[in-house]
Amino acid sequence: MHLALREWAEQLGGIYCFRVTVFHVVVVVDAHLASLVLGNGYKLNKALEPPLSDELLSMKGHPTMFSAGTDSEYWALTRKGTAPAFNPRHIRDVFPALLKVLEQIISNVAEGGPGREADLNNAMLRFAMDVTGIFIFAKDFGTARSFDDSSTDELFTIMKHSLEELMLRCVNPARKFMVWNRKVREGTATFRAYRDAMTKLVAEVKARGEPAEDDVTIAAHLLRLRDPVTKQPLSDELLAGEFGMFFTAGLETSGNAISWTLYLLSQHPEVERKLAEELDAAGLLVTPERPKPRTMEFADLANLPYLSWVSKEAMRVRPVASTGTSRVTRADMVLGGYLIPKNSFIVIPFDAVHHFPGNWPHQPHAFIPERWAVQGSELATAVETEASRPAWGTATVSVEVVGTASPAKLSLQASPYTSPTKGTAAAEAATAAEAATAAAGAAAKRYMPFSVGPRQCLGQSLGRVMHDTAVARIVASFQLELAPRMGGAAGVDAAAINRLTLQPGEGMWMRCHPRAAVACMR
Ligand code: HEM
Repeated sequence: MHLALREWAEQLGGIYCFRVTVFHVVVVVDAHLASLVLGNGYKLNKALEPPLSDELLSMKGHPTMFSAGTDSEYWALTRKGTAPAFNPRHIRDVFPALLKVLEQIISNVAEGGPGREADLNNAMLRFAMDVTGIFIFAKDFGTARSFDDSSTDELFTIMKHSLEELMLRCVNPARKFMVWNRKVREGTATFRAYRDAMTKLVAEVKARGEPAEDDVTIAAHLLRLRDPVTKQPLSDELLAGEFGMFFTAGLETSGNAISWTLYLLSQHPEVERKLAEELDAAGLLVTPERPKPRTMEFADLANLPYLSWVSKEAMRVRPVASTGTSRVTRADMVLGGYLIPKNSFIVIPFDAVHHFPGNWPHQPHAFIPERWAVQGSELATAVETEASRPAWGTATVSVEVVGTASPAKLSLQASPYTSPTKGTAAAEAATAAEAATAAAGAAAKRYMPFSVGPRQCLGQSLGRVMHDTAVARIVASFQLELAPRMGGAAGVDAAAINRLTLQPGEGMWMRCHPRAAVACMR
């Protein structure tokens, strides 16, 4: 799907549309327009995510922070109430625990001896699960202790199957009604199992008593909130929904983002070598002469510029939220001179935004960490403003989208967006609103792996620290080589699937060569 959205943008320009049954979907890829749609000016509500995520997470039909309206009291309460948990001080405090989980993983990978093949996707999901568990609930799930330990894997498996089912329901919204289908019934049961697991976690956290004043976990922040209607603490149902939401939002995204970065490094040995050199200069690289380098510190992350370029570029080339996010228009809205009527769905596919030549005129498809050496690279700069305006192409393409592991197929036909403003009173008011919003808004972003605007990722500071630390420690310990069973880059691309996040379909098997035994770098 994300590739179709990308391809269409290349053919049709920075704004185009298609129809899914009765829904009129406008796709916005142009960085300026996308920033306007997502920005603080309009504060639009999400369009497609709420019913979908609520099916998995919601208890008694109540939304979670992820699905609640941007104009709702509940969203403001939960977002503001939990944001302090992501204070860099708190992330620094959890850093030693994060390193400990990583050391466990590195030792598991190394155990098999030089060149052992390991599924780094499985390993990184386990890392993300244990770290988010500690950060959200002060609970170490211990899934990193072994890569296949059924005693720790129950929730891990439930989460995986739930997201798989959720994606199938996204491709085919009627699927949930197909109760005669055993797989659908199993999917519904998995959702229930996930909610039950979250309910159990609420009971476990509550059994610890009132959170202490210095308890900065997300769970503690949630326990301290008061329901905007009843003024009582959030009910167990609301808490379980939020626990599940934070867990889902933090785990798959982080684990898969790290996996894609490690994959890209395995495909670009010259980038891996430069990163290793930076780590070496900082005394963090394992070498035959220095088998036990100094312990990485939180402060190191601010002093490894090449690592941060690699991270940004990897999340540009393979944003895990590849199909992006969506918004619904509350009123007629003018975007790039085109009228978008009230109640339209606007989709912002991050992968397409990151590859659109109008936004990234210089080799948009290439993996070039050095492009981040220029300050402000995430902005659609003035020079590129003109180039990034929609091209208003005329081609129409039809792409068949096949839900992975599913019989569901979705045929779509996209065309350029052709609703120019007509000079009606509503259109004129909307044009004025667009101009005012553009003038007041922050500079347009062309880089948005965590989205932008009021609904941007709340946990991105933690996500980035997990990502950068894992990449640094893995590269400091091993030289990476994609295992032959992956079938090279073509095999990896063919197997990649979207289960809400873009993920390697068949794991990410790598030959991990311990640097302690590698005499010279590639
Ligand atoms: C590499 C890691 C991550 C990526 C790429 C990522 C990406 C995203 C994206 C694209 C959104 C949707 C924004 C929108 O709809 O406009 C989002 C929302 C969110 N993320 Fe993340 N995320 C990551 C890690 C995390 C972590 C570690 C947490 C917390 C433990 C987290 C918590 C959230 C929450 C709570 C929201 C909903 C915010 C709201 O609706 O107001 N994320 N994330």
